[in-house]
Amino acid sequence: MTFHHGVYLVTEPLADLGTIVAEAVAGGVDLVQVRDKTADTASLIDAVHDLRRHATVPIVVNDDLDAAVRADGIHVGVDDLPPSQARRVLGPRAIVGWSVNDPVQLDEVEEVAACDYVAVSPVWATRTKPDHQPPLGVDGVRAVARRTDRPVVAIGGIDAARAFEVVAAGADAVAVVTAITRAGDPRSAAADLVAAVREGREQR
Ligand SMILES: Cc1ncc(COP(=O)(O)OP(=O)(O)O)c(N)n1
Ligand SMILES: Cc1nc(C(=O)O)sc1CCOP(=O)(O)O
Ligand SMILES: [Mg+2]
Repeated sequence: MTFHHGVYLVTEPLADLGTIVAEAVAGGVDLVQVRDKTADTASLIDAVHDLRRHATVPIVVNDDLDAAVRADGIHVGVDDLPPSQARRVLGPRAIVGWSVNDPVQLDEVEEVAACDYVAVSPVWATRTKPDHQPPLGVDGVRAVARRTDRPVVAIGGIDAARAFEVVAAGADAVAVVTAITRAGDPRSAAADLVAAVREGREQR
């Protein structure tokens, strides 16, 4: 298991998604998650295949193990299948990520060991996921990073300034939706996030 990513784009269903993803990757995004809560397995697989034409970086799928088999991995949360089960199906080379909405989840050692990263979810409130759990804040990022040897991804309400803050607090990477998908210039938004992550690491 290796995880050497810094800026992680989680997609939303948009007509020009391929162009946005291509621009984001050109700007430095190094991992993409296909997330569409209304899509069926076949549509998710189509989306993965389509994005492969736009992105040379790994592509993981949210929630759907059958679609993830055709991608580079999966992201699961507490209401999805457990990471250990995803790992058994997808094998050691797949990327498996797990949402941590409460640091107490880190006591589930088998699940943590099955992950390539844990996502502190959410750090800040966000309208992108209306059903999100209570925000954990920068202190939550720090607490999770101290308690796990897994790479920590921060998600929820993150822009470049906040990316610096969470990485300085111990996150290894940031995951964003709207900071890139709704930016006027997704390439430049991605590059700003990459720079903020680098500066956050230098601050530690
Ligand atoms: C990188 C990343 N972090 C957290 C989530 C949220 O997963 P989950 O809690 O399962 O919620 P849904 O995305 O399925 O609504 C994520 N997808 N990606
Ligand atoms: C996909 C997702 N999961 C979250 C969680 O808290 O589990 S927050 C989120 C969306 C983050 O979107 P934005 O970067 O636009 O705030
Ligand atoms: Mg989920």
